[in-house]
Amino acid sequence: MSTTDLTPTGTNVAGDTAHLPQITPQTHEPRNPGMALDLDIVRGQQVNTSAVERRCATLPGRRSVKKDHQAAWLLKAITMIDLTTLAGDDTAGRVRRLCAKAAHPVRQDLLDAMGMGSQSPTRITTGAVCVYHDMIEPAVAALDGTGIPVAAVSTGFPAGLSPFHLRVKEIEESVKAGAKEIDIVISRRHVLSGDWQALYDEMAEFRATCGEAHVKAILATGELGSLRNVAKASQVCMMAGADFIKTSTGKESVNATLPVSLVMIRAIRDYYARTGYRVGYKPAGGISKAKDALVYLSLIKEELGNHWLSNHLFRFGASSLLGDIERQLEHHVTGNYSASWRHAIG
Ligand SMILES: O=C[C@H](O)COP(=O)(O)O
Repeated sequence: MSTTDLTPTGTNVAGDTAHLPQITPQTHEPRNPGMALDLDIVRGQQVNTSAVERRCATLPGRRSVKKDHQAAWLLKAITMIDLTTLAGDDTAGRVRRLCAKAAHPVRQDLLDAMGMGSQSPTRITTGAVCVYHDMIEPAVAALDGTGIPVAAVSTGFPAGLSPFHLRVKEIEESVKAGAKEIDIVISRRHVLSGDWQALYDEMAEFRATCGEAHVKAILATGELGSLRNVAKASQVCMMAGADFIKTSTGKESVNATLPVSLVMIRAIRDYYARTGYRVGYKPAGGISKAKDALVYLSLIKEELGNHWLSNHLFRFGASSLLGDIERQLEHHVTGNYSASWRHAIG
């Protein structure tokens, strides 16, 4: 593969003749300013669960891209990863290793073989590195000069049950420490009790506290009870100014799924149709295989279009996906699969 293969000439992930993904980042989106809470829209959200499940069941089987096209899509997927470590035993050393991997996510010999080496105008890095507050400082230092932002999980992640003023304070501290993206967790109880005003107010204050830092609203969809609640919570968070809506913390018993993704993606589509603002999407938790990443990208392309195939509007929250993608790229280049330990992350 050469960089020219990344120009719009080939078969794409949806199997038609439209464009291959562009690695070069698109220009920044205008931020979603939010809008007043519109309860008619929120209460009017409907989800046909069996139709959603039918649509999602057919996706993995019928979407496939091969050879150079697959490698191009996988390189693109790397640029959309929030490379994550959220463990109680995180250390500065582990975070520095993760950051080194974020800056150089694919072995040089593999990039060279794909025509994406040092001569290429395109540099492949992950979209961000995602850590807990205490790991922001080593991450910011390790990523200095790379252009890769640090994302911090916040607001009492993962449960979001600490006192409200401390959740707000945590955002302030993380922004001060250098996080450019803040992944907040919503109060699930506001969704489960249908208190949309409380959810809106909380989200609006989190967004205001983030200032210039972009805010991703983690819905923890596995704890919201129904797809209809997922649709409603998505709308409320976007109305309150979320830059991204994100499925999960990775700590719930059910994390990112295709049905939840379809519901959230369609909420984003509705919001764009209504307001003209594009909100980003971040599935997170349990996405660890390259082939799953391709299915997610095909869903985005079909439901939202090429514009969303940019790391300004789409991220994977994942700790081990990059290792599998690198393994598949090695197979693409050499014809052999290596052991997964050869592509260790962090
Ligand atoms: O937001 C990211 C998730 O916590 C990562 O989850 P994972 O370890 O299942 O990839």
